Amino acid sequence: MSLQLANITLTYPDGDGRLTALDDVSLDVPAGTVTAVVGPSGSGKSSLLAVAATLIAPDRGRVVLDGVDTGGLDRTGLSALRRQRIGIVFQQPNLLPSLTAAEQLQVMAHLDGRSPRAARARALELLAAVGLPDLAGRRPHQLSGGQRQRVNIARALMNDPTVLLVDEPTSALDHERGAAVIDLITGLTHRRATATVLVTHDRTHLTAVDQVAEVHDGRLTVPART
Ligand SMILES: Nc1ncnc2c1ncn2[C@@H]1O[C@H](COP(=O)(O)OP(=O)(O)OP(=O)(O)O)[C@@H](O)[C@H]1O
Repeated sequence: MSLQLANITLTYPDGDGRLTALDDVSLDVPAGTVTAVVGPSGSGKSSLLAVAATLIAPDRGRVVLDGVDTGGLDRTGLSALRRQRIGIVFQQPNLLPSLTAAEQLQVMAHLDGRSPRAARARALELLAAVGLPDLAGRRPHQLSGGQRQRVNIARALMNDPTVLLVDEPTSALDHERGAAVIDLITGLTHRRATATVLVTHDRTHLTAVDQVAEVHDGRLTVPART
């Protein structure tokens, strides 16, 4: 159970030419570990996450998930893989305003064909795991920013993903709540043995993660930790 990016190059159309967003990027994320990806704005962090999520196909290189080379899959195979193995936490929670916290999660299970009763039980279990055991009946406007982000994280875990991809989860939170969310993500990663990639601007949270990768102009390095 792991995520491997091997020699990924990604370009976008740019006027008459191409802009290189990722330049021969390789990264290994073992199961049960968090890799933080840091770097300046425009350095390629979101592009890396989108490639890892198999939402964008790279020009070159391989994305290998739990030993499966995703380059060999067609669209149907890729969407099944995303549904079954990948959890994505976007920067903004994007919760549906009319649904309760539990229902936000149950919708995911419905898409996956689970019984309503099993989906409800799983939703409640995950809301408890993210520290919201008593707020299952609240709608988004009745939750704080930090609580909404926790619902967002719990939702990404509904399909029991082996890979968890998290984009700037603390950007809307103050320092203390941001640190609590990073602790939550690290704890869940270790307990559930997911291979987690966490894009963040905030270097103050990095002590909690297992590996830090830096991106500059599309090139990734993993500096030795002191
Ligand atoms: N769809 C696109 N078409 C063309 N260029 C793009 C596209 N998406 C991103 N880029 C360019 O690719 C480079 C990397 O962008 P990316 O969004 O991956 O950076 P980032 O590190 O996530 O930035 P930020 O921290 O500001 O979100 C940038 O130069 C950006 O302008």
